Amino acid sequence: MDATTMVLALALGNLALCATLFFFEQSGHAGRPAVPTWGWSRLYQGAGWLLLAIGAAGVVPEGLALPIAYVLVFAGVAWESGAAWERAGRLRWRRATLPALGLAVAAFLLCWLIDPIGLRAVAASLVLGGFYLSLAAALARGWAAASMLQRFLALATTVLAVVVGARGALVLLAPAGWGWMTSDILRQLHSGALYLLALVGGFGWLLLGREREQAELARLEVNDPLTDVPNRRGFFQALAPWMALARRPGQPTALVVFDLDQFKRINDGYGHPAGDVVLAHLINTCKRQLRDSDLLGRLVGVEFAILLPRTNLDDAAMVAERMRAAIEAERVKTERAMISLTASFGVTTIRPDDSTVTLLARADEALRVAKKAGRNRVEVAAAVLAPVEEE
Ligand SMILES: Nc1nc2c(ncn2[C@@H]2O[C@H](COP(=O)(O)OP(=O)(O)OP(=O)(O)O)[C@@H](O)[C@H]2O)c(=O)[nH]1
Repeated sequence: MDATTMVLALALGNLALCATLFFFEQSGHAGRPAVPTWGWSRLYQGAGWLLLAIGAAGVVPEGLALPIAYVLVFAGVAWESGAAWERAGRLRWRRATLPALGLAVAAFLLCWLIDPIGLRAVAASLVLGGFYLSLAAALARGWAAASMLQRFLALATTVLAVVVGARGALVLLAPAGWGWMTSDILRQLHSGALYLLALVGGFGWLLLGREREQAELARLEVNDPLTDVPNRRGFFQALAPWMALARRPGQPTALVVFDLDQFKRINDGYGHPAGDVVLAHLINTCKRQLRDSDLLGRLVGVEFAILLPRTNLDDAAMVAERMRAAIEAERVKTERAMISLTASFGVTTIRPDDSTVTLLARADEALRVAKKAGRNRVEVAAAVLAPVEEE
C-alpha cells in the first residue's frame, strides 16, 4: 500500500469510528460524557489524516495542508490521552495535556522547517508515540483492580505506541534502515499501528463504557444511592454467612435495627430534599460510631440495620446507645434550618435456630417497644420471644 492510500485509510477509519460513536450517543446508550470526547478525538484525527491525503494529492498546497493536518492529528491524540487521564481520576495529568500539545506542535513545526521530510517524520512519530504511551499509562492505572479488557487495552496501546515511536527513533538513529527492517517496512508498520490504535481506542472505549455501566448497575442493585450503604438486598446478602456462623458455638454476632423518629415531620416541614440531606448526614454520623468490620444497611424507608460481628448483647446495646446519643447531639444544616433528630433502636443477637425472618422480627419488636415507650431510646430484645411465623 502506498503512503497516500494508507493515510486515506487512516482518515476514513477514524471518520467511520467518529460516526459510530456519534450515533451510539444519539441512540441514548452512552450517557457518559467521555464518549463525545472520544468521538471528537476521532474527528480531529480523521480530518487531519484526510487533509494530509488531500495535500499529498496536490488538491491543497502541501506546505499549507501538512502543518494544519499534523496539528489536528496531534490534538486528537492528545485529547484522547487527556480523556483517559480524566477517566483514571488524574485531573492534574489531564490538565498537563494542553501544554504538552503546545510543546509538541512547536517542536514538530521547528523540525519541519529544518528538514521537511526526514526530521518531520521523526518528530511526528515521536510525538504520536509519546501521546499514545501516555494514554496507555492512564489505562494501566489501578492495574491490580482493572478488568481484563482494560488491561488488554493498556497492553495493546503500549505495544502499538512503541511501534509508532520506533519509526521516529530508527529514522533518527539509522536513516538507511536496520538490516531487513527497511524504512519502508517500518513506515508500513507505523501506519498499520496507527490504524489499529484508532480501532482499539474507538471500540475499546465503547466497551469500557459498557463495562463501567454494568458495574454501576450491579452496585446499585445492592447499594442505596442516597446513603451509600447496602440496601435491603445487599444487607441480607452480607448477613447470610453470619447466620450460618451463628449455628456453630463461638463468639456472638449482634444485630441492631434503628428507625429515625418522626421523620415524616422533617419532610413535611422542610421538604423532601432537606429530608434527604438530613438522612445522608445522619448515616455518616452513625458510620463514625462503628468499627470497619460492622455493617450498616438500609432496610426500608428510614429504617436501618447494623450487623456487629463478635459482639455480645451488652456491647451491642452500648454501641446503639452511643449512636443514639450521637444522632441526638447532631444538628444538620440545611438550606432552610438547622434540623435535629432522634432515633429509636432495637438490639438482639443471632441465635443458633434463627432465620433472617425470626432475627429481624425480634429486633423489630424491640424497636417497636422503643417507639412505644416514647422514642429516642434503645431497647434490647426479650430473652425469649414468642415464636414468629415465618413468611
Ligand atoms: N427525605 C426522605 N424521606 C424518606 C426517605 N425514605 C423514607 N422517607 C420518609 O420517611 C418517613 C418515615 O415515616 P415513618 O417511619 O412511617 O414514620 P415517622 O414519621 O418516622 O415516625 P416514627 O417512625 O413513628 O417515629 C416517611 O414520611 C417517608 O416518606 C428518603 O429517602 N428521603
